Amino acid sequence: MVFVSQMDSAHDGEGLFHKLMHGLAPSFFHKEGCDCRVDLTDTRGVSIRIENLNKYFGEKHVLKDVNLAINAGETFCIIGPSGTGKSVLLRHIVKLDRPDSGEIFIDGHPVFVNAGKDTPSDYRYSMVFQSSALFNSLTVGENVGLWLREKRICKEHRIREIIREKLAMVGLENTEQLKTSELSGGMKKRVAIARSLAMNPDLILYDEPTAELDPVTTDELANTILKLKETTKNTTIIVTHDLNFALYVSDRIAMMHDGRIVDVGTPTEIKASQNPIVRGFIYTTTKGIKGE
Ligand SMILES: Nc1ncnc2c1ncn2[C@@H]1O[C@H](COP(=O)(O)OP(=O)(O)OP(=O)(O)O)[C@@H](O)[C@H]1O
Repeated sequence: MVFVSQMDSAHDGEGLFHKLMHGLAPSFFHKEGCDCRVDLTDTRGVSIRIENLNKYFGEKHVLKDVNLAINAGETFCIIGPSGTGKSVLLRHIVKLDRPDSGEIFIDGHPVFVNAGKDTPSDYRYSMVFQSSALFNSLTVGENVGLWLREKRICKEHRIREIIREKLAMVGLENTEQLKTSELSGGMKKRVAIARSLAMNPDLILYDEPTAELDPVTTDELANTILKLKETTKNTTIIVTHDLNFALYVSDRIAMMHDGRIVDVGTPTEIKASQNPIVRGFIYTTTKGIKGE
């Protein structure tokens, strides 16, 4: 299993970044004489099945018997008010947290209780945390190529190609030389996505991608994620409390409330949901659905 992480916010700092960036499984290296030591062309979406997941922090029961299935290649949003356990659930999917009971299966293989006996086959996953948290001392291109260079995944000419390719995928052509510190919040977010795409992850996770973005930049980001759906085969999970964003980019949405999944459906189904918690979320938290 390979975790290509975006550095978390400043309080997590370099320690977490390096911890997460060094998870490359030995079996992942292959083929002498290639431009890359890792086959970056074999991206696939992975399926995820969460069964009866429970998590306590002290006395606090944060995840309550969570059951959820996410299909390979799906763009799946988890929505809900603050403090309902969305981020904690995301952290379990990437094994940053361990459940008190329950299991998560990746492509049918358990990742916790029976891991080791029947571990998931190698797959790459990447998380874009709430803060874009780029290295301000580096250029845009250096940020995107950081992991590939640090792990010496590819030869330098291939790394440069990948940087150009990934920046183009997020609509940032010819920005390699820009100083990261001079970018707008929306551009930083897109550089963070390009960096997470550098390893062609099979699974990409976003934690509150629209936080701190204005409505116009949020729309741009939504279009970037939609465009990526056409060009990548990976599975995408997005945690957000921005309902309109979720309705726009998702194949399916799960509504989380008080540690439980209370509804799952396509955007059309969620809009029409009669679940009182979903209806309450639509009409109070977000002041209605955009354009309606
Ligand atoms: N490491 C931790 N230790 C103790 N409590 C925690 C920890 N992480 C999360 N919690 C608690 O778990 C609950 C769920 O937190 P979580 O961050 O998942 O909420 P969320 O739905 O993502 O909210 P938000 O939208 O505000 O990010 C909160 O009450 C939070 O305080």
